[in-house]
Parts: sequence; C-alpha cells; structure tokens
Amino acid sequence: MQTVEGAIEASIAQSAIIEKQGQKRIFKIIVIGDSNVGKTCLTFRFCSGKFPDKTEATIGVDFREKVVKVENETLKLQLWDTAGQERFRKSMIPHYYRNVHAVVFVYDVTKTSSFDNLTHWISECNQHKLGEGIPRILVGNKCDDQRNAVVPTNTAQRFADNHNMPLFETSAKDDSESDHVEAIFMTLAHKLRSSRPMMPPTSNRNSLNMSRNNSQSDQNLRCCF
Ligand SMILES: Nc1nc2c(ncn2[C@@H]2O[C@H](COP(=O)(O)OP(=O)(O)OP(=O)(O)O)[C@@H](O)[C@H]2O)c(=O)[nH]1
Ligand SMILES: [Mg+2]
Repeated sequence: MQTVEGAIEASIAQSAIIEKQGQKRIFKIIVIGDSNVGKTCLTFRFCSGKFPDKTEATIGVDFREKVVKVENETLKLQLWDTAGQERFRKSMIPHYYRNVHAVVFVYDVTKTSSFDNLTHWISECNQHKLGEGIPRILVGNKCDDQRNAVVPTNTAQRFADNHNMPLFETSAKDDSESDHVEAIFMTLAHKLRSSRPMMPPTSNRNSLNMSRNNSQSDQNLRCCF
C-alpha cells in the first residue's frame, strides 16, 4: 500500500500542475455528523451517481472528488467524508478542519439523537475557528424511510434558521432523489465559486498520510493513520 505521505505529495504535485496551468480551483468540503447518518452514501451518490452496494463505518476519512462546471468555470470539489465514530476520527480532527472551504452537517431524519447531536458537531466546528464566510449547509438524510421519520421538518428548519444554514431533506438511497443530492452539492459549488480562491497552502497539506483506494473508483482516496 502506498504511504499516505507519498500520496499526498503526489496530490500536492498534481495540484501544483493544476494551479500552474490555471485550470481549476479546488474546494475542500467536509461532511460531518453522527455515525450511520449516511455521509458515505451521500458523497458516494454525488460523486458516482449511485447508492453504494454496501458501506462500512468510515475510518479516518475517505476522499471523493468531483469536477463540476459552474457558470463556465470548472471547479474541483474535494469531499472529505469523515468518520462519525469518535474512535475512528479522534486523531484526524485537526486535519478535517484545516483549510476547509465549506461544511456539510448531516443528520438522519429517522434518528432523533443524530439531530440532537448537531449542536456537538457545530460546536466542534466553531472550536476550529473556521472563517465567517465559510458556507455551511444542513442535510437531513434517509427521507425515503418516511414511516420511521421522527425529526419534523419544521423543527429542523428552525434549527437551520437559528444557525444561518439552509436545510435540505433528501435521500442518498432513493434513485429518484439523485438529482436532488446533486443539486444540494451544486448549490454549495455556486456559493464557493463566488468566494475566495481555493488552493490550500502546501505547508498545511504535508502531514497527512493518504493512499489511493482502488476498490471504489479512482476518484476516491482513503486516509490511513
Ligand atoms: N434508508 C436509507 N438508508 C440509508 C441512506 N443513506 C445511508 N443509508 C444506510 O445507513 C447506513 C449508514 O450509512 P453510511 O453512509 O455508511 O453512514 P456514515 O454516516 O458514513 O457512517 P460513519 O462512516 O460511521 O460515520 C448504511 O446501512 C446505509 O445503507 C438513505 O438515504 N436511506
Ligand atoms: Mg462513512
């Protein structure tokens, strides 16, 4: 397995080429929330257009990338699919929040505790002093499971309003919601396009160990530690 350091160096080198050629700006988007809310499935749906056949708890972080076009500009969205389980994320937390350009908070509409815990996720985010202008959005996932839905939309909307975030309720699983998942991330891409330039300084990018995970697609990178 290639070391994380080797992979990040390759990634930095590649980014430098991109920067030199002036082809694309790169945006780092972190996806956070309780374990099992569907962060991996949502990012997989957006990047691959499918619901994954099976998922396991994320360890550390999985990287997914998608190149999108926004008003004639080609952007690269680098999604950091973080681990919800404390034991799988603890040592990674500083890496998650370094040079972040946008944050996606996810809860499960069928699990009240995942909604209640949003205050914890927001406070962790605030502790890392992200800039004021960093876009944040709230996503309620698993809307296909209406029978078990327990978080009312109006409660979630009030919470989102209080935290100055737009709320989206969707489903990573339901194929008919695929366009909606795409639209959610594209909304973010539009916001990011009009914000600051997006090349993380290399000095902050060299302490992570990454290796390419060939098991899913070559758009995916996994971080080991
Ligand atoms: N019904 C339904 N199930 C979903 C949906 N999205 C994910 N799931 C299921 O929820 C479980 C957890 O999904 P993951 O995407 O692995 O959850 P996660 O948030 O990445 O979890 P961690 O990696 O542990 O933080 C899996 O069994 C998925 O099949 C959805 O939209 N609807
Ligand atoms: Mg996951």
